[in-house]
Amino acid sequence: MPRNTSFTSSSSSAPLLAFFGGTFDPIHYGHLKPVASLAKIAGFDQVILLPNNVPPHRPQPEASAQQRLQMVELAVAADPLFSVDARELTVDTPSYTIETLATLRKEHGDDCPLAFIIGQDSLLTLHKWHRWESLLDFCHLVVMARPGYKEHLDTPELQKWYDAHRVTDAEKLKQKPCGFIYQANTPLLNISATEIRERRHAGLDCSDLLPAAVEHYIESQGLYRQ
Ligand SMILES: Nc1ncnc2c1ncn2[C@@H]1O[C@H](COP(=O)(O)OP(=O)(O)OP(=O)(O)O)[C@@H](O)[C@H]1O
Ligand SMILES: O=C(O)c1ccc[n+]([C@@H]2O[C@H](COP(=O)([O-])O)[C@@H](O)[C@H]2O)c1
Repeated sequence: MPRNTSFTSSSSSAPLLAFFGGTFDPIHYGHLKPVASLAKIAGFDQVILLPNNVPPHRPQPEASAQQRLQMVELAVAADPLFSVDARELTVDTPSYTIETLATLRKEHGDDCPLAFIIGQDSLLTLHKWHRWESLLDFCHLVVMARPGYKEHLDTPELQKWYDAHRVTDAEKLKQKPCGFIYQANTPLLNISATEIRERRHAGLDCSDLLPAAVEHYIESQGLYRQ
């Protein structure tokens, strides 16, 4: 477990790696655009996309793990900010974030600041995640705004935990390896993978909602048809 202590001023420019987990069935602009803006706000050096294999709290995705991986890779191929980590796809048990974070922490060492990105909808149900109260032992949590999801946390336990760890200055994320929650004012994009799948099922166009390379792949694989 990382030491969770402050860096000295000489190390205040420690690189900040951010991991963004998702089912990505499919990946869309509602993922990509807020995260690109977040990277500027929070000073992320790299954003690593982590497609899951077996999402813990939802039905199995429509696209296969390999198809979702391909779509994620196509979506970010031309943008050096992003890379893709397929480790969760090699495991057949539920993709619990705490377990992935534990392996990432081991690889990056105790002192390296690591962030895990989630949308506001994920924050609202975070208390249902496996060992949720230990997540901040491994990373910072960075929360993106998402239209249609309230800010208020209904669960007192989650609210208390959130209040105890929240920081409003993104600079703090580089000053400790883990332990903070930062809520970012990212652009609001009312896009969901559910909407894309539904539009495809109905034979409707989705070109405004996701990158062209991903749309072409969906078409070529015959994904999200009736
Ligand atoms: N439009 C959006 N704005 C901000 N965050 C988002 C948006 N869409 C997804 N996210 C966040 O991205 C992460 C991965 O989301 P996911 O792959 O489940 O996409 P989704 O669009 O929510 O999918 P689905 O509609 O199938 O539930 C989650 O933490 C989620 O909160
Ligand atoms: O660890 C958990 O219990 C857990 C519960 C729900 C979701 N997650 C992770 O949160 C990320 C977003 O999940 P989803 O279902 O919105 O795509 C993804 O990386 C999931 O593996 C993790």
